[in-house]
Amino acid sequence: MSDFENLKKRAEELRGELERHARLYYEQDAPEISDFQYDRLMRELQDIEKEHPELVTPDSPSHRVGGSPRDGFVKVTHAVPMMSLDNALDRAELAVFYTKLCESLGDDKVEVVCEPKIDGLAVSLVYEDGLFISGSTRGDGQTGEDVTANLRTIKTLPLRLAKPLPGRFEVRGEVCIDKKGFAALNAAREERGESLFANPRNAAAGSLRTLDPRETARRNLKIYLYQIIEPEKFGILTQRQMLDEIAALGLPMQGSDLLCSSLAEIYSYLDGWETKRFEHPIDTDGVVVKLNGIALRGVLGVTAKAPKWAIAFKFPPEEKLTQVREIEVSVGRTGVLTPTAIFDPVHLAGTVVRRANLHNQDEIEALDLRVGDYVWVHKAGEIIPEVVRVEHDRRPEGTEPFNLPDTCPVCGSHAVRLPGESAVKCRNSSCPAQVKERIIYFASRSAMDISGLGEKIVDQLVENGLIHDYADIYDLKAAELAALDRLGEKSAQNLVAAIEKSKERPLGAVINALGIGNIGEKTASDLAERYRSLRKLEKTARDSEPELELAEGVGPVIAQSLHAWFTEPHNERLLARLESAGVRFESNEPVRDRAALPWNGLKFVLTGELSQMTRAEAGERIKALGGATAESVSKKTSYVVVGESPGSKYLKAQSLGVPILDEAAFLEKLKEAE
Ligand SMILES: NC(=O)c1ccc[n+]([C@@H]2O[C@H](COP(=O)([O-])OP(=O)(O)OC[C@H]3O[C@@H](n4cnc5c(N)ncnc54)[C@H](O)[C@@H]3O)[C@@H](O)[C@H]2O)c1
Ligand SMILES: [Zn+2]
Repeated sequence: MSDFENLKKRAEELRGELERHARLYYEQDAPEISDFQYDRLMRELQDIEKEHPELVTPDSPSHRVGGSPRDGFVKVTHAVPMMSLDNALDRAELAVFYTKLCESLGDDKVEVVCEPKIDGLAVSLVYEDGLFISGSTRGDGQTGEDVTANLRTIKTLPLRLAKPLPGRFEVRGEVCIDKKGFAALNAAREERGESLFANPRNAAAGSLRTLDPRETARRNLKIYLYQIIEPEKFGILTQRQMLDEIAALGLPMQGSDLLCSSLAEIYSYLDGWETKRFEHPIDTDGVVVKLNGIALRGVLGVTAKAPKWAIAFKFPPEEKLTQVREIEVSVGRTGVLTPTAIFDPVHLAGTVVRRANLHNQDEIEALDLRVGDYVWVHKAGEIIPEVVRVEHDRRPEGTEPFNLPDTCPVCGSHAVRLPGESAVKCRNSSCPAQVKERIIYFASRSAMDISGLGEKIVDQLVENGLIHDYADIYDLKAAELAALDRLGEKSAQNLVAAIEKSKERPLGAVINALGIGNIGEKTASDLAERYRSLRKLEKTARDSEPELELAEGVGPVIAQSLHAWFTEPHNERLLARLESAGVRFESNEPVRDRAALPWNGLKFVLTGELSQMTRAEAGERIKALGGATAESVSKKTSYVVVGESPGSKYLKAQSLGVPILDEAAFLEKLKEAE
């Protein structure tokens, strides 16, 4: 093949790869490669296209912004396109940009504003007569997603501007999650066995682009504005004035920007920010350099995807090479065995790092990591240490593949990995490693609601040997409690009263308090409603997993988790003691008159994508009518609802002769019943 043909082939390959990664990143918020790797691939394509303009295709990723809007959102056409920014991957590229800027404008001291580049996702807000009326994501630059309801849940987003502003006003900026929020969100997701966000940008994007604004509200997102559309209308002449005006309107602004008029000043800003960014509460992935004069921007114009008057300087990724000395296994509140790599200390993003969470066995296998290996580590979102990859060529002799133990390193009970779960767990609810956390959870508001039994008191009770598990709580005496630090006689009596009162908690709260894996507040209350008796639930869970699987809201994972918990002998003893203490084991809630609901007794299985609603919404509506949904098709299934590109359930339904409804027929049936 000629050189030219080789290049042509490479360009095609690069486009394919870049498109795949762009979809993962923009549409699914789940990238597979780092931004740095992505930027390198993009630069390679741009270089080929620059050398050989005849190889440019109109749909090349180098000429496009972002990704397509997600289904389920109303689409919004932007009045002014939302563009991307060109990148400078090092200082030399930045120098080229600034020099060109000076040449084009015939001025060797062109003023630019340097701003931190927030690693979030771009949004545009529209205010009408000073009131927030709508907001959208960038999407592909022309068309974005209407996320007004989700944006309204962001606490720092003003619904009314600080000063009156008649007519339409559009302002743009970045929605993000701060480093603390990112770490907390991922920790909670890990606890629930959900997939982790790769970085704060993906976490923010995933949180803003959900169809449930209540979910967005829980994520504690932040917003910072940096651009007013049609600034001339407001008499704004420079970027600096624009930022002042944003602040004056009461809109959150990032700050930390600096007006510069030479390359040396820009570099010194970069120097300063390269260390300051580690203490900054929000993850930044670079510095944006923008021409200050707004009228001059028109002189320079735009390319297909970015303005020519601004550039994003990207920080190089901080990765360090080190050697793994040990893989430590710890046990968390829910009994999850978590492996942690311990390596020789390295400096990363402003701190010394010696350990990184390896999450689970699958992660270790995906990395192919062994004790003794040399590994590259970095901090995701500048905060969470991670092993990025292993230098397999440097693997020392005599290393062995690592496997998580099959017994709990703390209590010696069996540690089991259930099918469909990523975690190996100790299932013993009186496991000492879990005991404090389990007791705190048991006493928490959504469980037994024992006010006064907080972390500090639980610490003392466990450390003084007064309790060993949560059933011991019911044997506590006021005199024992009064002897603890910080607890007077009065509070001790109050605590005993709160413990007594907790025995009356509803059955759902009791089930939640047990701390069974995968069973949270909602599932526990569903189980209580269905079984109405803890002993009945226990019996079902022990005898027959398949039957549970068919119960409302109980999928196979939950069924297996219940089975594993109720068959652990330690837990049998805990239950017996709770029962004899007088904790509620039978439901006292009135039975809902299910028989009167139109779909009582009907079982639905949903497969494929529906266009009018999500599957979860369809499930809710089925339930509201008294029906149930199940994961798998059996002879007991009443209907299989088939959406776009259905799975094997469709074939199964056909072979079993279960009635099949397409979306239109299902909607019709819903309408009749509702
Ligand atoms: N890892 C992957 O697989 C993957 C895939 C696709 C894209 N990416 C990443 O996304 C980048 C491309 O995304 P992009 O088009 O959003 O470009 P970008 O993130 O490089 O820069 C443009 C964006 O910067 C944001 N921004 C933050 N602070 C700003 C400020 N102060 N002023 C102006 N804008 C500011 C805006 O949202 C703007 O749209 C790539 O460089 C790559 O790093 C990664
Ligand atoms: Zn244990």
